Amino acid sequence: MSAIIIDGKAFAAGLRERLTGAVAAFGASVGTAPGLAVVLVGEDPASQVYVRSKAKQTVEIGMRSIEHKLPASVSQRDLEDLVRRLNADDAVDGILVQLPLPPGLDATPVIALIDPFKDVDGLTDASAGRLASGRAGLVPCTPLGAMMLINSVLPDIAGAEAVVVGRSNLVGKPIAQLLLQQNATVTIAHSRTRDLAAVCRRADILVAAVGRPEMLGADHVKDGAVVIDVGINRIPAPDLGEGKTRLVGDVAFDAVVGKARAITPVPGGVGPMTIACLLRNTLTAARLRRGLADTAV
Ligand SMILES: NC(=O)C1=CN([C@@H]2O[C@H](COP(=O)(O)OP(=O)(O)OC[C@H]3O[C@@H](n4cnc5c(N)ncnc54)[C@H](OP(=O)(O)O)[C@@H]3O)[C@@H](O)[C@H]2O)C=CC1
Ligand SMILES: Nc1nc(=O)c2c([nH]1)NC[C@@H]1CN(c3ccc(C(=O)N[C@@H](CCC(=O)O)C(=O)O)cc3)C=[N+]21
Ligand SMILES: [Mg+2]
Repeated sequence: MSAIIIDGKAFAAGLRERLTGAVAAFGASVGTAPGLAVVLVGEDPASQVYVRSKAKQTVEIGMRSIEHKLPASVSQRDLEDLVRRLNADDAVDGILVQLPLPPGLDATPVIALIDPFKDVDGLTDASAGRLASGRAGLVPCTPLGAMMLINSVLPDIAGAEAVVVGRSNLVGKPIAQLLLQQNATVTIAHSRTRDLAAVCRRADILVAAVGRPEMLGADHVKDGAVVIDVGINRIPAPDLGEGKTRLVGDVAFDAVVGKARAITPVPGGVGPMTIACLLRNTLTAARLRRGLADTAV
């Protein structure tokens, strides 16, 4: 059996294309384009790359990008003051504080300050609570993107066995909530799970969100499973030359591709969906704040 390789990059491009039309329609009726504010603290190179890519895609689909770059030496108080100003700024529809913050800064109180109506990362307690109680709200981007890819091969997952490896507030827990909302039977595995391979082998849908390069292999995958690899791990690649690196997921792709019914690659799987869903959430936030219904794209 040869697996479907789920093309997240193409799916994300299609989503951005549909968003472009919806953003233009929003601008025509409201008189201004949705605005996304991204706060980057410090000089972490990976974070700089993500933030640049977010800003570029924001502008490409016709939205406004507002970038705030602060030095790693910024005080907790000044960072929190910036979030307060962005909350109060009518030109800002979405606020994203790039994580992780540099050592010495505490992300929890910063996120807690974000106006839930502008919480395009879906990270506030209000957003998490709404998701857990099945009420409409802003859903974290990576989980939203992962679900879109699952539904692209499995439109109806009612009754399916889903196993999510990882229980972070950013990824694992909200993916589990979304799977449950669609009536899957959901197991959440983590570092204290006994016999992880046996648990994973039950899965019709296996989601890896661990942060350990290629940790899940053929032993963890049932024949015909749909495998969603959220992991983004940069590892040394001496075969490409001295000091070179490559991106790999949490799944050993080559070992699993022969067993799975469908699988997301890394790169080109869930990653591109994360940014596309951030843009979607920004449009949603701009609409919700004005009492308009969520967009259908
Ligand atoms: N594609 C994208 O857009 C995004 C990708 N990512 C990637 O997803 C991955 C996960 O990110 P995130 O959730 O933030 O990571 P965290 O480090 O916050 O969480 C990792 C989870 O994996 C669990 N875990 C760690 N080791 C094991 C193990 N040996 N066996 C079973 N479970 C284990 C941990 O368990 P415990 O709770 O018990 O410690 C924890 O719940 C990373 O590779 C990250 O880079 C993240 C965000 C966006
Ligand atoms: N507040 C906050 N929200 C986030 O959503 C958030 C964050 N902080 N901090 C970091 C993580 C990570 N993350 C990714 C986004 C896009 C790709 C992505 O586009 N990846 C490409 C490859 C990119 C490359 O080549 O480096 C791919 O998988 O194909 C990956 C990872 C968002 N995160
Ligand atoms: Mg990916």
